[in-house]
This record gives sequence, C-alpha cells and structure tokens, in this order.
Amino acid sequence: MTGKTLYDKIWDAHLAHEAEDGTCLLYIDRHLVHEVTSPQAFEGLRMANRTVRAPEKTIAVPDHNVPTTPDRASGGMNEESRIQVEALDRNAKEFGIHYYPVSDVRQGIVHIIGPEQGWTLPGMTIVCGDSHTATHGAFGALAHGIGTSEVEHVLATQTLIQRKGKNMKVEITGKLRPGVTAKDITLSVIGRTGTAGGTGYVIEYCGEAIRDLSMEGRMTVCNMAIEGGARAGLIAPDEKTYEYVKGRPHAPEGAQWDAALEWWKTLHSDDDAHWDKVVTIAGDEIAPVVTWGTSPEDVLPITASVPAPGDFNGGKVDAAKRALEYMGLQPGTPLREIAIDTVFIGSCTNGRIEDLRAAASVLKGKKIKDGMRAMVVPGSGLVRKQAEEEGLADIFRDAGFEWRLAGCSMCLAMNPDQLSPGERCAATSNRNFEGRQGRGGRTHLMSPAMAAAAAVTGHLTDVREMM
Ligand SMILES: CC(C)[C@H](C(=O)O)[C@@H](O)C(=O)O
Ligand code: SF4
Repeated sequence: MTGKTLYDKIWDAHLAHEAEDGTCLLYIDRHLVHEVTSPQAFEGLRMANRTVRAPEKTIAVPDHNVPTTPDRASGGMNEESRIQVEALDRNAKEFGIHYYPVSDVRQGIVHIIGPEQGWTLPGMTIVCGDSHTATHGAFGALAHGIGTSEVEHVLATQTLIQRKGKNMKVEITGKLRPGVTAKDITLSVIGRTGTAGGTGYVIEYCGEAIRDLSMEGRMTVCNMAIEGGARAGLIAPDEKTYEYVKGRPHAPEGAQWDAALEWWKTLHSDDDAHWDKVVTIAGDEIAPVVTWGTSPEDVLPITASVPAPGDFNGGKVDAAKRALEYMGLQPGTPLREIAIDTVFIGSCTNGRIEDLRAAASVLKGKKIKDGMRAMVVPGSGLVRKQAEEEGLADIFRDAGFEWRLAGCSMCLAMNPDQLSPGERCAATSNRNFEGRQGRGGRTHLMSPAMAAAAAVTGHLTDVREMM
C-alpha cells in the first residue's frame, strides 16, 4: 500500500459516507459565512423550517460590501449592499451563530479573521461561500470554497457533498532572493501552470522556501491556489503553525491542546505518497513579479517588458490582444515605465500585519508621488489596531496614504472603493479581471512591498532598487 498525502489524510478523517459512484459526504468542522453568498441559504432554511445544525461551528462576518471610511457607521452603502449586510445581522442573531458585526473591532475579511480568532486549525475541513477559502489551507486544513446552495446544505447538515480531487505537489526549493515574497511565489506558480493548471487538483505547497515563510506568507500562497484552478491549496503544519495558533481565542487549551497537537503532528504527506502531478520551482529563480494583463497568469518579472500577442500560442494570442487593449499597454514597453494612478494595499491575499510591515518599511520617511491616490485597508480591525500600535499607521499617513477600516474594499467593486474607467492601480489583491476593481479599471497585481514602491515613484518599480 502506498502512503497518503496530507489531503488524503484529512479527507479520510472526515469521510462520513461514500456512494458507489464516488460521491462522498464530508463532515465539516468550520463554516465561515459572509453577507454576499448567504442570504438565500438562510432563506432556504427558513422556508424548510430548519435550524443551523452546528451553530457553534458557524462563524459569520460582513466584509465585501462594507465601506472602509471612518464614517461608515453612518451608512455609505448602496441599497443592495445594505440589504445584504442587514440580512446577515438578522440571520446571525436568529440562527444563533457566532457573529462579528461591523461595529466589532474583530470584524474583517472572513479569511483573515478565521485564523486570527483561532477558528482555523490544522486538520480541519473548512468551507465558506467564497472562492478564497483556500487561504485557510496554510494551517494544514482542507478548505473549500462553496456555492450558495452548498452553503445552505452545510448550514442544515454540517456536511458537504464532494468528489475527491487529485493530488498535486508544488515544491519551491531552496531560498528566496532578497525582495522576493510569498506573493511572488504564488503569482509565479500560476504564471508557470496557468489558471487551469490546478483544475481537479488539491495542491500541497512544500519545499524549503515554503517552510521558511511565516504563517502570513503561507496564507498568501494558499489564498491564490484557486486562481491557479485548484480546488484547495494546503501546507503541512509545523512548529510555526502551532505557535501561531496557540492562545488564540478559539484554539484548544490544556488537555485538548495536547490531544490536538498529537493529531496535528501526523498531518504531513508520507514519503511514499502518490502524486498525480508535480511542479518544482527553484526559489532563487523567482523574481519580484507584476501582472500586465487581465488574468493572474499574465505575470512577468518586473525587469521584463510588456509582451506582444505573437509571443503566445493558440487561444492565448487573442486573449493577450484583448488584455493589452483593455490594459492600454503597448508591447515592448518596459514594465517599470508603466505609470500608475492608484495604489491599493489590502485584501485577504495581503491585508495581514506582515504585509503592512513590508509596505511600511519601503514607505518609511518617504512620500507618495504627487497626485497619487493610495490607500491601506487592514484585513481586520485587529490588524488595524496592531498596525497603529506598531507605528505603521503613522508611516502610511505621513507618506500620504489613506488609513482605512477593515473590509474587502478595492479588491472588488462591491463597495464604495472603486476605480474609474481607465484608472490604473497597483494592487496587492488576487484578481485582475476586467472590471474587477471598477468598470474600466486597470489592475496590476503585486506584493505589498512592490505596491509601496510604486506609490513612491508613480510607476511600476523594482522594489530591490529601493532596498
Ligand atoms: C463575492 C464572493 C462570492 C467572491 C468569491 O467567491 O471569491 C469574492 O470574494 C471574490 O473574491 O471574487
Ligand atoms: S478580499 Fe477580495 S478576494 Fe478576498 S474575499 Fe474579499 S473580495 Fe474576495
């Protein structure tokens, strides 16, 4: 018998039933809920006269629609957003689930507060009606994004119907070079495998460069597994994981902690496990990268130039043509010469304390370029508080950044933080699709340090020149 992967182990531990055709019923340990994909699910429960099966394992927070300006308590949401947030307020109360309302300092982006509050633990199955649920895989949890009808199913039964995915290993060997971050790893992987490279797979990220990352960095890597097409991404837990988790409000304590630790220590892929696909990248070959197009796979080292459609094959030729047109870019332009209007630092990819530290270390004592619009949106109220205590907020403000309250903000155009048509943004988020940050808006994805560097110079910049 061959060994098991980490994915196999978590799957087997949660398998409640397997039908002959391979359809499985998985037990779910944590159900995270936000306001966009849950109203109809709760409505469905109500219509069927059902309750939430495990309210103590269900955690809700509004994040996508909420304004991030200091005056948000007094409104500022459009009608549709307000209805969604009010529905969550009501549903959380009525169904008795854990809730972090907008007024709570612990409110923030669902994928940031899950780990922060200790809801996210190794070996768990975690779901949320949100594609970036993969973030929680950084703890060695199997974390799936689900759709609204599945949200209703999990609310009602605490189980999810799934088919087992295939196993893919992405190994980043050796050390990273200075100026290269978790964001550069995860974008470079997608650059290599394409946005469909992970389709049907669960990715386990491993190798020295992954082990060397902090928990924050590991979350950044797993966050974008979905942009590479994978169903989930995960990283085996280790001492760093345990240290991050220990003492968090909902982490186990005492004898329960000891028992948990014993199980967590078995959570790694066996040496003789079977992999359906393996991708290996040398850590020292990864450069600070930026995206030039309208898909996360349109990624290049900052030292490169805008490609021409003819550089690609097949369907990608037309896609590149269209992307260049939308992005308003000429082939051959050095990426470093692309002027930007706006900088957005935040999102569930890069809105954690380490991200703000990295950006602040570039900005310290500097000013953003004249006329630049720049904002930092901490991923949670607690990240914001910590950043204020560490003096990071002052560095951002002194540099000319707006210092915002927590939420998804300009990661997607679902709240007042949006780009106007043609506005070009250096963003630390995870999607650069057409219209993602506002109709006609142009997004270049990059790391927090690179975004900060761009804010200072006014154009895409190699952060290594500022180190
Ligand atoms: C609104 C939500 C369903 C969506 C997702 O699933 O990812 C959002 O978080 C996003 O990043 O596009
Ligand atoms: S920050 Fe962006 S990617 Fe993350 S959950 Fe919110 S909208 Fe989705």
